[in-house]
Amino acid sequence: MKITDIKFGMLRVPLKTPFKTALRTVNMVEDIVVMVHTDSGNVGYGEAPATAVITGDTHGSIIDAIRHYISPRLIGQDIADLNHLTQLIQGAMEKNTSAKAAVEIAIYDLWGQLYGAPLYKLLGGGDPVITTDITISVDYIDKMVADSVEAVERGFESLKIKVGKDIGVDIDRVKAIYAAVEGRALLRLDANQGWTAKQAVYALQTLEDAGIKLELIEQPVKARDLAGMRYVTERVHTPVMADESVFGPMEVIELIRLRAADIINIKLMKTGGISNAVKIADIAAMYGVECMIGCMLESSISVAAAVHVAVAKSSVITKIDLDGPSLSQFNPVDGGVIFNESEISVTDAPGLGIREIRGLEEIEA
Ligand SMILES: C[C@H](N)C(=O)N[C@H](CCC(=O)O)C(=O)O
Ligand SMILES: [Mg+2]
Repeated sequence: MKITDIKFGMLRVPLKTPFKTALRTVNMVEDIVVMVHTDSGNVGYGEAPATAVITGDTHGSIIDAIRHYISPRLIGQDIADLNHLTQLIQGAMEKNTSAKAAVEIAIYDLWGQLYGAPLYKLLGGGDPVITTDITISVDYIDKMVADSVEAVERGFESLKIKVGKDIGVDIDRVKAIYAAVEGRALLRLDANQGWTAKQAVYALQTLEDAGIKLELIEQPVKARDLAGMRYVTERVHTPVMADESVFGPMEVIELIRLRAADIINIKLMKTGGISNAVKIADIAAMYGVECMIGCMLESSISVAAAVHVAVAKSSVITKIDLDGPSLSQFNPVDGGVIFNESEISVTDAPGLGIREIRGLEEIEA
């Protein structure tokens, strides 16, 4: 099965409610879909969001990176040579992790199709049902409480509460949500770099002293402030998770050696796809460090790939934040992984199992 062409589409799916973090507000999933064509007629699907504030990737840079740097290396290559292909993709250029991820996801989809097996089985197998949390956007306290109660009523047992806007209000936000859902849902906080190290310690110690048990705090301080991450990790009982601070395997090794976090958030759009995500999971397992697998604002194309990784690496990926499809108004994908609120299940269809993507807008070659 040889690669003959790489084509693009634009996928737009409105969100149920605006997604608000300390970094940005977004109203819709607006992602580049990558279709890798082969001489056998098989098509592999990948997807990349333009999360410029985190990865630096824009729609233009994703298309440009694939068109001018990645695609020329792949045309004519054989899907059976998976490791060679991932090296070609990762070595095509620096950074541009979302572009690399989209192409890698499509290549792994084809690899599964080649062998007639679902991706998770080729990655090592596992229980094909996992449970995700859902994100509660940062907002007025009453709105966040109402959103949290609604999420619990929809069956979510873990809520990812966005904070990082204003330290005093953040503490009140968490106290109010905790009071409303105590005993019915676990709370994970994500400050998206919005606090200083001292503010983070103050906020978390205040919450701990008030008897509020949090599952974890994600990325309390600026991405590059590893000393700050370590400062917080050393001073609070709540486990600290690194998100924007770590993209690839080398950064994960450095973070673990510095003891700058307790947990790693793996995202395909940061790692550049599946090959590095698997490496990170293996490195973390060697050090006895737990991982979450997360997503950006992605639809069920690239999130499906993350689900397959999560299933295959469930011994180390113990926390799931794959709520892109649950945040969206509809699922544009036929076939593939089944997203049913908090429960996500993988079918035995080959590769990612995607049959059709509805509403894809053409992007001219
Ligand atoms: C969607 C997911 N639950 C999430 O919260 N991801 C964010 C970044 C998403 C974005 O801004 O597109 C995170 O974990 O920081
Ligand atoms: Mg995060």
